[in-house]
Amino acid sequence: MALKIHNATKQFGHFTAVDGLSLAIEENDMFGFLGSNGAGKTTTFRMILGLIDPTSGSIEWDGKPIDYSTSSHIGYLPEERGLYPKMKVKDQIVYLGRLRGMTKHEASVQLTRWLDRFKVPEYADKKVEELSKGNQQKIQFIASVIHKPQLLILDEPFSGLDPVNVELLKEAVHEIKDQGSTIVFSSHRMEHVEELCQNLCIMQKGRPVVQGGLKNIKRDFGKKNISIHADFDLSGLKELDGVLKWKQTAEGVRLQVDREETAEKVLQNIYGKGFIRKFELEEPSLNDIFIEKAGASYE
Ligand SMILES: Nc1ncnc2c1ncn2[C@@H]1O[C@H](COP(=O)(O)OP(=O)(O)OP(=O)(O)O)[C@@H](O)[C@H]1O
Repeated sequence: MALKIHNATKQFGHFTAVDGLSLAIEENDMFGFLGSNGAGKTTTFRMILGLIDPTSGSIEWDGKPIDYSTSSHIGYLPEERGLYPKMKVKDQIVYLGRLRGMTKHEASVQLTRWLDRFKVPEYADKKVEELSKGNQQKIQFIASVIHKPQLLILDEPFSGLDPVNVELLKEAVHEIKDQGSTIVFSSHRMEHVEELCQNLCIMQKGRPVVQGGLKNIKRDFGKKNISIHADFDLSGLKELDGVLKWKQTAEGVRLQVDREETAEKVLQNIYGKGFIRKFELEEPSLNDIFIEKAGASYE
């Protein structure tokens, strides 16, 4: 069951938030939907969910337009978290599960499983407002997956979580994928996207500026990084043809070069000048690509 977006545009008055977006997300993919602030990610998610209509274009899930009758197959973790603060976790999740077609018993069993999984079984009887922001986020995540959705949309799922909880959530997302769901998520943390996604799209001002498989995107970018640790001055490399960026690091320098062959020139240039502890040619990071294509850094 694939998600297909055909030439979707969303205008708010005269402002175009999403501009002719076409995307095909295959069944069981873990797809990264990236872009700088205001690029149109949440607007796209809201269109996918049928919360707002595209001004033009269409969105299909499993070959059909998405409407509320199919929404029980969809899970959504919104960027603006929306749990009822005064309600107990148990009551809230069971209520949301029932809205999505589960029995009370099924929803309770799933809630217990998830709370155990997140190592917080005692939260069932707590009010949401009694939990920290990060722990509320775990509950919100449970709310979005309790009914085992076929399509799961996660808007910034890792924001506000400590590294231990980020790992717990990543494992949970993997498990949901392994059970067959299709997952689309946005994140400003490029390293999470690199770790989790095979396919992605980078949006800028409502338009996709990069899309495809992560490996191909890196290969097509062309530029490479070189990490050098050495005991002598490497500042002369700034002037070498083909060296695009030069950055001092704790143990040496990191260069961005225009292509692989330039790495050879760099090595020839420093060979014999002193002790080289490390010389490594690296793929560009997704952050490098993001900065160049979307014009901003999240590091
Ligand atoms: N209901 C609305 N009315 C008017 N403008 C809107 C509305 N919703 C979104 N926008 C505008 O559309 C643009 C895209 O917003 P959107 O929330 O989709 O961005 P985003 O990529 O999710 O950004 P962020 O990373 O900051 O969450 C923004 O300029 C935003 O101000």
